[in-house]
Amino acid sequence: MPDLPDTSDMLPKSQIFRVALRGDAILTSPRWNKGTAFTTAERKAFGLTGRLPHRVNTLDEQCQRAYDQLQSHENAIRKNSFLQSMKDQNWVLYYSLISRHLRELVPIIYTPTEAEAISNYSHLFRRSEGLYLTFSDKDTMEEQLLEQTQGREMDLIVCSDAEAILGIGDQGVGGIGISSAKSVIYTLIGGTDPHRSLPVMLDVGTNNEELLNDPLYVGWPHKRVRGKEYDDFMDQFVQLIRKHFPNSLLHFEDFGVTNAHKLLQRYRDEHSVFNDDIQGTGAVTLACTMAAIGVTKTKLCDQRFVIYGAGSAGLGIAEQLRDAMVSTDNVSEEEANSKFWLIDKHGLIRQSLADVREDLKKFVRSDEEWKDFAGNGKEIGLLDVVKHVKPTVLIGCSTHGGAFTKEVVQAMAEGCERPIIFPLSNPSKLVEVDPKDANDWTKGKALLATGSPFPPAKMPNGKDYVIAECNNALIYPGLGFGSMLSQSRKMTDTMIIAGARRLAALSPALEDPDASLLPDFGDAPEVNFEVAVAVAEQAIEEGVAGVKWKKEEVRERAREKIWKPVYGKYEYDEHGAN
Ligand SMILES: NC(=O)c1ccc[n+]([C@@H]2O[C@H](COP(=O)([O-])OP(=O)(O)OC[C@H]3O[C@@H](n4cnc5c(N)ncnc54)[C@H](O)[C@@H]3O)[C@@H](O)[C@H]2O)c1
Ligand SMILES: O=C(O)C[C@H](O)C(=O)O
Ligand SMILES: [Mg+2]
Repeated sequence: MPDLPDTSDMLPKSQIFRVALRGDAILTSPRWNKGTAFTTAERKAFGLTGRLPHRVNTLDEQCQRAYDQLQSHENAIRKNSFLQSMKDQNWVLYYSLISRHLRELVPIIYTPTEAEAISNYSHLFRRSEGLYLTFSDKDTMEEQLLEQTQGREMDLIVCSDAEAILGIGDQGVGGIGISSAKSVIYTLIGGTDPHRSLPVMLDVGTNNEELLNDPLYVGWPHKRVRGKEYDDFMDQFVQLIRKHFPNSLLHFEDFGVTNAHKLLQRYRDEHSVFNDDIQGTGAVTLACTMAAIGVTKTKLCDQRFVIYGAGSAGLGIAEQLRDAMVSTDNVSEEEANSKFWLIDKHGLIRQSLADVREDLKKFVRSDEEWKDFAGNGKEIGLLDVVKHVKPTVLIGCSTHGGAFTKEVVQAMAEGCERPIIFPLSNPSKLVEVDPKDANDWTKGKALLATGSPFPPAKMPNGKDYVIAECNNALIYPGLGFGSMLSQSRKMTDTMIIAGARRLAALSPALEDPDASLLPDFGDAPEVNFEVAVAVAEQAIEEGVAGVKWKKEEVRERAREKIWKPVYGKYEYDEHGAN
C-alpha cells in the first residue's frame, strides 16, 4: 500500500476545557470522566479527592488494565457487553482502548458480534444507547429530540428502523444497536466527535413474531406501521433534523430495501443524506472491484457481473459499478446495465418474473436471452446463471449462507482465469462461501473479499492469501466525515465515486497481485482520512460544500477537525460545559 500519513501527529494540541460538573456528576459523565486519570489538581477542583483512590494513572495504564479485564471475558458477546459498559463510563478510555487493538476489537463491537447483541437486545438491556423515537409517541417527537440533544450542535445522526439488520432481518427496537455501532465506527475510524453524533432508533413496530411474543421485549409491541403513516412519521423525523441540524449528515442504516431506496430518493436533494447499505456498500465494492481488475488487467466494461441478492446492497453495488463504468470506460448507461445479472430469492431477475421492483427494472434480463434455457418458465437459479453467463465477477449479498457451493465456484472458475468472488453477507455465518473453500476449490486463482473478517487462506505456493474485508466500514466513515467537514448540502454520487477511487488507489494489490485487494482494517483510520479528503475536495470542486475553502486547505482542516481519544486538561467553571 502506498505510504499513508502517520496519524499520531494528528493528535490535537493539549486542549483545555472548562467544565461545570462536580463530584458524581463528572464521574458519571462518559464525555468528561477520566476515572483514575484525573490529576491531583483536577481532583481538588472538581470535588473528587475522596472519591478516587490515591494513585493517578496515565491513559496507557488505564488501557492496559482495561485490556486485561477484557481478556477475562471468555466469549465475544461478553466482551461486547463489557465494552458497552466502558463506553457508558468513559469515552476517551473506550475509544483509546479499541484504537490500540483495532483489528481485534472492531469485530467485538461491530460486525459480526453486534448482530448477536442486537438479536438479544431486550434480554441484555442495561441503559439507553441513543434516542428512541416510537411511533405511538410521535406527537412529542420534537420535544424528545430537543430533550436528548440539549442545545448541542449535531454533525451526525445515524438512524435505523431495523427492518433489515445485517442479514438477520427485522430486529425491532434492538436496531438501536446498529445505529450505535455505526456511530462508534464513525468516531473510531472517521474522527467524528461522539458528543456531536446521535444514534436514533425509529421504532415503528416489528413483524418479528418471536419479539412480539417475548414478554421481555422492550420495544413497541406492534406490527410494523406501513404506507402513508410510515412515510409521514419518517418525514416528520427528517424535517426535524433539517430544522434543528441543517448542517448534519443523516445516515440511514438497515432499512428494508423498499423504504431504503424510497427515503434516499426522497431526501437526497434536500439534505446531506446517505444510505450505507446502498451507497456505502456500493462504494467499497467498487473500490474492491477496481483493485481486482487491476490484477486481471481488464476494464470494468470487460466484466460480466452476477450479483446474488438484489436488495439494498445488491442494488447499490450494481448502480455504483454501472455508474463508474459509464464514467471511466465511456460506455452508454444501457450498455453498462447489460453487464449485470441480478438474482434474488425468486431466481434471475428477468422480464417474465412477476412484481419486479421498480428500482430493479433497468437490470431486468430479456426472456429472449433465456429462451433456449431448459428450465424456461421456472425460476433460473444461481448455478444455471453462472454456467450460462460465465461471469468474471460473482458478488453475494443474499443473506443465504453457503449459496456459493463447490459446483457454483468451480463452474465459474471454468469460465475465467481469475474469478473475482466477493461473498459479502454478514454476519460470518451467512457468508455465501467460506473464502478458504473458494480459494481451495479454485486452486488459489480466485480474487476474494468478504463482508466480515476471515482468516487468511493458503495459496498453492504455501503463502498466505489475506482476505480483503469488503465492509462498508472501510469507506463510510470517510465518506461521511468528508461530507460533514465540507458541510455539504448533499452527498452526491460524484463525491462517493471520488472516495471509492481514493480507496482503490490504496489497494495493496496494486503493488503485489497476491496481496489483499483492500487495505488492512487496522489501517482503516488512515484510509478513511484519505477518503474524507477526497470527498471534501470533490464537494468543493462541484460547489455543494458549505465551507469557503480552497481544495488545497482540506487536508489541514481535516487534521484540525478530527476527534482523537486523548484527555484534555479541565478547569472548573460553573458556566462551563456539562
Ligand atoms: N459487506 C458489506 O459491507 C455489506 C453491506 C450491506 C449489506 N451486507 C450484507 O448483505 C446481505 C443483504 O443485505 P441487504 O441490506 O441488501 O438486505 P436486503 O434484505 O435488502 O436484501 C436481501 C436480498 O437477498 C435476496 N435473498 C434472500 N434470500 C435469498 C436466497 N435464498 N437466494 C437468493 N437471494 C436471496 C432477497 O430477495 C433480497 O433481494 C446481508 O447479509 C448484509 O449483512 C453486507
Ligand atoms: O453492518 C455491516 O457490517 C455492514 C453492512 O452495513 C450490513 O448491513 O451488513
Ligand atoms: Mg447495514
